[in-house]
Amino acid sequence: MNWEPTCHQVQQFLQLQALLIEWNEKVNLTRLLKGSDFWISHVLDSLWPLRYELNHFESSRKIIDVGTGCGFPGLAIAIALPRSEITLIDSISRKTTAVKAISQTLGLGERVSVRTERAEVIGQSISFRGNYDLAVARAVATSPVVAEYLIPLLNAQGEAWLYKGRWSTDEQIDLNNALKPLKGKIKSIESFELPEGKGMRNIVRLVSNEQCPEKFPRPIGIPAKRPLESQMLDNL
Ligand SMILES: C[S@@+](CC[C@H](N)C(=O)[O-])C[C@H]1O[C@@H](n2cnc3c(N)ncnc32)[C@H](O)[C@@H]1O
Repeated sequence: MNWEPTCHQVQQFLQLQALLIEWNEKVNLTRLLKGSDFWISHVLDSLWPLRYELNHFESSRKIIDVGTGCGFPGLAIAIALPRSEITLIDSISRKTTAVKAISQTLGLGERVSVRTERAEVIGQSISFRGNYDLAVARAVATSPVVAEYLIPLLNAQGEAWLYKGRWSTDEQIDLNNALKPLKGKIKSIESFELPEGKGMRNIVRLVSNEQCPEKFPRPIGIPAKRPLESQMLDNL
């Protein structure tokens, strides 16, 4: 990535790996913790979309990782961008308990806050809605569902990043249909091939055209049960 982390950042990544291995024995978090599984499939996969900005002066940014699971991409971003303020949310408390303890042991407690909550609830809370420069999600749900979780969290200049493995024309059509009622649009789609045959990755960057209507995100479970792209088809 043409990025040289500081010694402190390297230490933090090494400590993150050790802590995840330790916590994984107590609560099942992720299989990918040894060697290149950790460094490529988690750390590099989390950070490659930031590769153009990692070497430049970083302005402080408010970032939220929705469905953080064992802490990716959020914890990797928190280490790589030391001026950022990051919120990590997940609905499963055993995961958030582990991620909170890990972030505190890493010395990130002042910049990283962890919440056990559903994305649908966070998106309707005045403490979170419209508050973020960057909202990210990796492997949480289909693109139309994730767009409904992330777009309401963005401020006027904010971007939502959907970390995707495969990307298809059909998924893009579904996402574009879902973005119409959310008042969002695709800003760019970028691909990257992970080394050691770990596969292609895509980042889909979204922005808002205008304020997201208050009815989104819809109540718990509805975005996944009745995704916006199928609503559009129902209305045809
Ligand atoms: C497959 S894991 C991915 C975790 C992590 N982002 C990663 O890439 O390693 C998906 C996570 O999203 C969380 N999740 C799914 N739907 C959610 C929702 N509506 N609100 C909050 N968390 C959610 C799940 O609890 C789970 O931990």
